[in-house]
Amino acid sequence: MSSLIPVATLGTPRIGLKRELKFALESYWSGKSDQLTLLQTAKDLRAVNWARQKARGVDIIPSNDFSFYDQVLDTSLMVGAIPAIYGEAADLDTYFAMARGAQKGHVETCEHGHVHATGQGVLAQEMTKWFDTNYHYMVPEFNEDQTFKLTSLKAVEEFLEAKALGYHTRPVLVGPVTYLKLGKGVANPLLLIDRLIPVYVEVLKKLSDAGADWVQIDEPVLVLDGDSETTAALQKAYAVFAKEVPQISILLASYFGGLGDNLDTAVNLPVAGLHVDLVRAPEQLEIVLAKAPKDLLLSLGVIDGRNIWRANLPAVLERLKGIDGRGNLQIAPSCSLLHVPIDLNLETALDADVKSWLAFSLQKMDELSVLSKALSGADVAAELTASADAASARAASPKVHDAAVKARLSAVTPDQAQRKNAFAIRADLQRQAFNLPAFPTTTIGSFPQTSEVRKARSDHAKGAIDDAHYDAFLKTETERAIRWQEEIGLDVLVHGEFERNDMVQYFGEQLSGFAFTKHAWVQSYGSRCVRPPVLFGDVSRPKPMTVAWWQYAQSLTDKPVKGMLTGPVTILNWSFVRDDQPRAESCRQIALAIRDEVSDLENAGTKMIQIDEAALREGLPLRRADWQVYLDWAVEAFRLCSTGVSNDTQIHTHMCYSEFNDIMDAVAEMDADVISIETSRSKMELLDVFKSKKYPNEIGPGVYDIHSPRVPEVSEMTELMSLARQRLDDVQLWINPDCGLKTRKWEEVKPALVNMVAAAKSLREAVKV
Ligand SMILES: Nc1nc2c(c(=O)[nH]1)N[C@@H](CNc1ccc(C(=O)N[C@@H](CCC(=O)N[C@@H](CCC(=O)N[C@@H](CCC(=O)O)C(=O)O)C(=O)O)C(=O)O)cc1)CN2
Ligand code: MET
Ligand SMILES: [Zn+2]
Repeated sequence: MSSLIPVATLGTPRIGLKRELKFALESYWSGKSDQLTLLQTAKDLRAVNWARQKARGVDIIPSNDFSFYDQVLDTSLMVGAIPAIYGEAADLDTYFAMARGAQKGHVETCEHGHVHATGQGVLAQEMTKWFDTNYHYMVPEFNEDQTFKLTSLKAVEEFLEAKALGYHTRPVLVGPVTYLKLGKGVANPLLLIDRLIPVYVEVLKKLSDAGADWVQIDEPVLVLDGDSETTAALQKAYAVFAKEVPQISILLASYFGGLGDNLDTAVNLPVAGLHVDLVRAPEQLEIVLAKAPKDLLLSLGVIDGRNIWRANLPAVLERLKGIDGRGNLQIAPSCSLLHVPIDLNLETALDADVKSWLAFSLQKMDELSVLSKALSGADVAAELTASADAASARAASPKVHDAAVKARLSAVTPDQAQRKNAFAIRADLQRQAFNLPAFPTTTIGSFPQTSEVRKARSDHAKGAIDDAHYDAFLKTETERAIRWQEEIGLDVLVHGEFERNDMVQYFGEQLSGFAFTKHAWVQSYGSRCVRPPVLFGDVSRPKPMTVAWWQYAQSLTDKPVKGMLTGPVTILNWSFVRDDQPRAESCRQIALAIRDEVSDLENAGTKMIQIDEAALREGLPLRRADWQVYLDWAVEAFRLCSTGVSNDTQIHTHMCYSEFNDIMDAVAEMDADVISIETSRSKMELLDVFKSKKYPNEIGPGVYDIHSPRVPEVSEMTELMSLARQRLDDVQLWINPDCGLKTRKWEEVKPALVNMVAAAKSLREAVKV
């Protein structure tokens, strides 16, 4: 056995054990606390984070993995890619304006008690999914005359901050090629590489001056299908770094998959180290070992940074046999630990068996320590046995396997995934039945989750208020939402989702086969976090989950109220899922459970049922060769849950952030009667593909960017609708926001939706349909 192999992490969760950063940010944004308080909270969190890693035996600790909002936005500030509308200053408020938009005017209440927004604001930058995760980054925006200059020294400052505390860290940067490839605004952002390289050189030099010897540069584009331009950009950038800053050793990090066709490029770049993901792509170890020059440090990503299962350490060691005698190695999680919760030990209420099968970020560091010791020949027999025992207990547990679920699944027939008639026939029946105006208005489902709503839920969970009180509270909220929607003249109503903590967690809590956590928060974007349910066993639905809420809401009004469900693909993609069976299998199990709910809603009288598939696109594999298999089972799962209804029951679906070009055929095959999508920040560009593919069903392109606190004006929404009308037929179009309104405040939502209804009315007026 070799000498001690160092343990590294590539990045860690930054939100804080108790989400301290979230609360500090939100308090700052709402003007309740000042910038110094926010900066201090952030500094304290970084210190705790470094100390925790040190205590867990991490030898190579990162810095600059912290971010106030997003590491890609940090990079935009670092290189001065700040679009002119945000002004010149690369300060924190500019940063937050880019992240969240800013209302330059103000919101007023008039003498009738109505809320009016005045003044133009600046829009936030576009936000989209980071590779195939539920983490969102801010899309860099470039222009043809784009220049770059060093405008933020955050990386250097955080290195020095760690140094002052006694940690010699390895700073992390988003790589220049990945950064450019994620950007937009010019036809080919990679052409900007020559202008960008000098800024990185400057940063590397400054890091070196500050005392850094290694820098981790993340280039996850290495796991995407390779192309010659990307290869050339990588070769150019890293050659310059090697020449200009030879004193810095670069660890080039690939993650979220195998290097595949980029392998030769990666192992031959003039860098000192290469990180490879051996969880998503264990098979690449052999070839990487064979092809990597002996003096290239290899960082082996052997512990899953994307899921929460405890590793089977003896099995991991078995897979690492090939490294014997190589030297120049490190072991690490497969990717940054940003995507897993922090500490399993906080989960005191979790089923003891399930808990014994899990590892969060800190436990994963422990696992790496044990592996490192085992690899150096130290005696960790007890730890290894415990790990293997947990793995076999999980595999054999009756909590995981349900024969009835497996039997039902194998009895599914193709007609169960097929509507009774084609869309054209259904659409006629539905138009007769609903008699909606042209350009019907609706919302996506949720209304503001106010602090009162959250407090009531938290009080209920603590036992401070009983079931009856909580129920009555939610009913009052729901009734108020229904009344208000009627008052402002929306056509199709929603109950508001006040009873839901999160659209996935809520269902996870009611389905068998899922466990849920109390503190296992993972950052989704900015200050927003989720607690993904843990899918550990075969899934079934013990009883109806949403019917009573729909019934109550519909009892209050004559307008149609949509039934509101989350679809199987989204539940799957936003949960921590089983690694002991294919994802497709888990997805079909969830689909059957949702199918039961759809059927119960229909039997209760629901005529419109929305099944959200917000995460369908993000589940698309990173390699094109794997797309079709995924899309086939994803579409089948959606159809399996949604097609058991009669012709005049209208199935809606909703997708936000979806980049539709790649998945358009699949979206059409889902055959939802109405789809609402996110389009406002991209100025309806998304609709081009709906037009070119002649998408036949109905569509609600979002006209209100719900991720920004700003209130859109009527004219902005009518302009967006006229862009939509250039691409689609009037009969196809609905009017709605981009997504649910749970993250907004009522004082933002109210004027925005009033404006939206006014926009619909003026459109009907103008078009006279
Ligand atoms: N899973 C998921 N992924 C998604 C989305 C989504 O809605 N769900 N939407 C897209 C955008 N991502 C989003 C992610 C999170 C949130 C969001 O609003 N998150 C909330 C938490 C939601 C939640 O689980 N709320 C719980 C817990 C609330 C809470 O913090 N309770 C306090 C106590 C509150 C009190 O006493 O006042 C506590 O537990 O400490 C509830 O309402 O019950 C937040 O970060 O603030 C929105 C969008 C893409 N991915
Ligand atoms: N029905 C859900 C809502 O309105 C859909 C959200 S998609 C992230 O919140
Ligand atoms: Zn959405």
